[in-house]
Amino acid sequence: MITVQSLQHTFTIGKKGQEKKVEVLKDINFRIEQGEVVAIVGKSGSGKSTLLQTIAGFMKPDSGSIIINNTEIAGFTEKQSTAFRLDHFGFIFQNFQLLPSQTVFENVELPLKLKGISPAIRKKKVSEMLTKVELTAVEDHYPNELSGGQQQRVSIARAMITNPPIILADESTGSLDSQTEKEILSLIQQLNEQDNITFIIITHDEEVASIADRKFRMADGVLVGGMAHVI
Ligand SMILES: Nc1ncnc2c1ncn2[C@@H]1O[C@H](COP(=O)(O)OP(=O)(O)OP(=O)(O)O)[C@@H](O)[C@H]1O
Repeated sequence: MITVQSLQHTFTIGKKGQEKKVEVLKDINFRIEQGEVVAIVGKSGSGKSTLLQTIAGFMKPDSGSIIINNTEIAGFTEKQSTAFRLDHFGFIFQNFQLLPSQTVFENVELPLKLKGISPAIRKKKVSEMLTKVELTAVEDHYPNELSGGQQQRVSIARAMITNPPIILADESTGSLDSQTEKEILSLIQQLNEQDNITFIIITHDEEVASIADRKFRMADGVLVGGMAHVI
């Protein structure tokens, strides 16, 4: 479960002497239950990515509370955030962010290496995951030898390989054609149903938002409209 309370963050932008303060997160409150799929929508610059970055611990909010499975993470050090992230989050990005010099197998294996899992267990887990996302036939290929949809499936497999309870996705289907987007969305739904993984998906795309259990809309630093989630 994710509980966010009174989350605030302000950026200072512009040249020295002419700085401007932008209140990107003004007072964000919500609760997300395990296994929910939540879409975050809102205009460009409304603070969606900032919200996701603070939930993931990449960015420290100015104030407020972020509790994930009973752990308060808002005050974590960088080291604590990194360790927590590895156990709790998987990430899916628009441009996939695969390592070009590593094969499909190696890209998916990477988070397990970072966690210090033994080679034998890594091999078993990666093989099972590649079967799940239907990539076994291309496991020795490099990312530039794959289609966009295949690359996205690799990034989903890499996000899922450590069995994180939460997956954060930022415009994860934004660069795919509509047929491939449909396939990726159905894969996300399948993984959500099978493994009860929580998905938080930032999107501009109504089709993506339509697979969500709930839709959060960011505007002027707060969440508005259509949410029975405010605590
Ligand atoms: N590191 C930063 N330093 C200063 N300002 C920032 C920084 N990151 C984001 N901002 C500003 O904060 C605001 C919100 O940015 P954010 O990326 O969270 O919006 P977004 O809703 O995700 O936008 P998009 O849909 O275009 O990705 C913008 O005005 C942006 O210029």
